[in-house]
Amino acid sequence: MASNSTENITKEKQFAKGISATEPEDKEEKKESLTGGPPVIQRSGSRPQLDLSGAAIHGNFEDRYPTILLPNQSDDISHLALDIGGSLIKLVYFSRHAESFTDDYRKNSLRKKFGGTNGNRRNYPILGGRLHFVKFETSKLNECLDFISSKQLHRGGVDSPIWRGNPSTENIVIKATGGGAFKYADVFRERLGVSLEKEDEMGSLVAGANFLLRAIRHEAFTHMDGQKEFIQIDPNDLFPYLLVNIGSGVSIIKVDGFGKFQRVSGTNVGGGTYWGLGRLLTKCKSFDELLELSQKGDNSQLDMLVGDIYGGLDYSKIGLSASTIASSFGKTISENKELSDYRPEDISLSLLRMISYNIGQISYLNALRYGLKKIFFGGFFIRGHAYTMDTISFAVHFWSKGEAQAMFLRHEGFLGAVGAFMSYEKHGLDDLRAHQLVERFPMGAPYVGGKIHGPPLGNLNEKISWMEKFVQKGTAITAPVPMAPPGTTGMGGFERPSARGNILRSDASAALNVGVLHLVPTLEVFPLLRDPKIYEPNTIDLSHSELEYWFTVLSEHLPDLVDKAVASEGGTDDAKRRGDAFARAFSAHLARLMEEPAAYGKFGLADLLELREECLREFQFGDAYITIKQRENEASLAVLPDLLMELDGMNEEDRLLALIEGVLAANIFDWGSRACVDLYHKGTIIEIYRMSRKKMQRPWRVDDFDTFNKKMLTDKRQQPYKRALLFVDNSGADIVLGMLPLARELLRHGTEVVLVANSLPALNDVTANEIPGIVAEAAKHCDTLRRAAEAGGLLLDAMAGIEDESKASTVSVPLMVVENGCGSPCIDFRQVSSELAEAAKEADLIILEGMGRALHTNLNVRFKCDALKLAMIKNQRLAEKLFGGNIYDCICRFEPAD
Ligand SMILES: Nc1ncnc2c1ncn2[C@@H]1O[C@H](COP(=O)(O)OP(=O)(O)O)[C@@H](O)[C@H]1O
Ligand SMILES: CC(C)(COP(=O)(O)O)[C@@H](O)C(=O)NCCC(=O)O
Ligand SMILES: [Mn+2]
Repeated sequence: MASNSTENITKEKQFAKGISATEPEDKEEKKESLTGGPPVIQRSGSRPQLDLSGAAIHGNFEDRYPTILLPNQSDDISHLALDIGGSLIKLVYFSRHAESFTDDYRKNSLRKKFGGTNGNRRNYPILGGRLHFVKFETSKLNECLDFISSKQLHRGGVDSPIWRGNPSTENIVIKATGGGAFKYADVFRERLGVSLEKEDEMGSLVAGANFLLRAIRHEAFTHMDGQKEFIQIDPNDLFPYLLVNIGSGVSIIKVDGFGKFQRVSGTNVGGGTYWGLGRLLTKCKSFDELLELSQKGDNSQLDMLVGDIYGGLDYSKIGLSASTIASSFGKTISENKELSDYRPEDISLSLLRMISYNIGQISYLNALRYGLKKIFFGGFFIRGHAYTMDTISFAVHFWSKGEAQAMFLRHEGFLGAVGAFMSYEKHGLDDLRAHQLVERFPMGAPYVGGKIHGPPLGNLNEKISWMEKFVQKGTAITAPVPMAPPGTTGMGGFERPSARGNILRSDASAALNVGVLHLVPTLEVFPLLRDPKIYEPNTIDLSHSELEYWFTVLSEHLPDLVDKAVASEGGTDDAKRRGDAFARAFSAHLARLMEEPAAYGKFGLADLLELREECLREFQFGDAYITIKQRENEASLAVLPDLLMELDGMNEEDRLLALIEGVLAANIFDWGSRACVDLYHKGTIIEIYRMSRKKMQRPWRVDDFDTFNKKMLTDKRQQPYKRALLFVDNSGADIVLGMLPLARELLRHGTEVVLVANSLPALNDVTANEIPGIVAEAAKHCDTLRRAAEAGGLLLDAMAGIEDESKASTVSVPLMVVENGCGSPCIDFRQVSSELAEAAKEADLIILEGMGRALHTNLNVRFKCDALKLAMIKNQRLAEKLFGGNIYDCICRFEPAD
């Protein structure tokens, strides 16, 4: 490894840092690549398509965040859109990386092999970056202007490569919708020097809803009796639908297609009514306070129920139970009481119930009027509040006798702002598909005790300081969650919400139930999925009993992970601070999910494992296991020649078995498994590897080796496979002693081999840009690997200095490496890199290795070609649950294409 490995680490760290930030401000230095230092390899997924010719550092090279000037970038795309409503201002803004365009040898040679397509069909480029969602109260317009100004959003963001070249705000036009686009146009001109270009409000709501419903997976959900269920919308079967936007007032819009809609109705009894009347009647100081009060309320103190009129009886003849509300607030007329005699809690609940139910009912009548079955509700009145959604759903369900369905949107109040954003034609965002959008949940704003503390957190240091402040105070940090579900009764009646004493969490900026949307235009659906429409990566449904177990596993693993992460960055005070903040942040996410499993949309184990990696990246840990990975690579490479010699002494059939056994045995090196980490205290890497091999006993828990063997060896004259994609897992023994020798065997059979590895580090997984270094070392001991690696463009000058006759011999089938587009121990085949999608086109064998990729995800997924799934199960519970087996059992599942 020697010389190569050092360079790899440097590269790797830079690589990870380059994309580690989840806020635009957190971006890392780019200077080395621009000043001729080692290339910074970027995740291809977020490669922007700016004109970088003539790019140069603008400012001081010593700056931590040097500005980059792009003289030839003429694009004047704005990055901000606004919806200025009667109650709230909604902002959608875009941030992007000004990444370097340096490239590496591996990518260049791949491009030659597979061509340079990335699947974009547009005649103008769309940019990779992030969409953020933020809101302010309209009465606090100044705060909003300060926020825009501090982040320079009107000029494309503080880090924008464009605006620093042209500091004037003249001619900057920002798309805006809502009445405030008219009312406050002058204020924006005076304060920011920008003009607002007005977009029609209804058109924006519809454009936003159409985009979100088609592009975001699990955007829509139902909410009945406290149960949230995500709905998979078929993008080709969306229209017609009824859109009900509950803002200050309510708009009811019939939507028939893109740009085809009609505002068919509305009501002036809306969100403003609840908040306005509630404020007068209860003296609450904020909307959230009013909503929170309702949780402890009992509406029967003010509402006249059927039972009040019928002497406690149901009016069953027309289907009304005694608890049905006959007249909202009706009870107050027969009592000789003053306003002050009523509890604010009860008033708030009666009001909330009255308004929600009324809107649900009017919506249903309009759906009936136009024969529509789907009703989507948006607007910030809903505020992810369980009781509100249940009441609306109940009204729709009750009056339609179950024929119509109320659905809610996760980006509820941002429809108009998203629509206005979409109207910047040059973004081309309306063309984005679900697989090009990745949602992340960074620690975006400081919350504690359910209250927002200050504006969304800007940079890493602010985030860490905030975490520290509350760590010192010993205050529990939990990200915000919607409230507990209410209790409902049948037949049109509602009981008061089950008051579990939960506080209403703050919905500070974006973090109520939406995250930051990463736009990754180069991601694609894996073309070899047999049925992409029904693809579900997660094997186990986390929403039930499994949830608690996995949360415990991950919480218990946290101290060890923090140790490794801090050590990976030299154990400095800065690393310790970040490590601590990482642990707090990840625990806060876990706590939030424990309280509300659907808080981040549909969430499986793969998402949970990825969230952990994202959190590390958020606190700028580029590669927590780098030292371990290196040490294990070196130890394994040292014994590789002996292993290869041993294998070469065997006959073909024994060798194939030994190779598969070797892959399974070496998969024991998994620093994400508690049991394995405990094991590592008991011996050296090589000792553990030997022990693991010795314990291999067939039949394995799932053992399809014989079928695979038959397919490989039956016809000796024929090449069994043309191209195999090997999805590799861990560093060290796993790749060096397991997957590489298997790759070598396939190459000997004339099969082209593509090693598919992570784009970003995750646990001790090997990454795509680490592999060429490893292969180069291995190739020193093996001609097959050397020639194949050279043919695949992995070795820069493999032939140089090699004197044997093989130099002149025939060209080998190639060994290639592609990145998978992921930074997780699992893989979601709906979102893979374009280079993997391209490589897959000619593949007829897939080998998925490891627990993350072959068991937690994809175990039950079928492919269009033959698939071999290989893993050692390093978790007792999983072994029992999936296979009725035990920890360290092995899985060798072969699934022929037909
Ligand atoms: N923090 C908040 N402050 C004020 N109103 C809020 C808040 N959160 C939710 N709401 C509710 O959302 C409504 C505004 O919804 P929104 O969709 O933003 O409409 P608009 O565009 O009319 O401002 C308010 O009338 C109120 O009922
Ligand atoms: C994160 C992992 C999926 C990685 O496994 P791999 O894909 O490397 O085989 C696995 O280590 C895991 O599920 N760990 C948590 C369970 C445990 O500690 O037992
Ligand atoms: Mn792994």
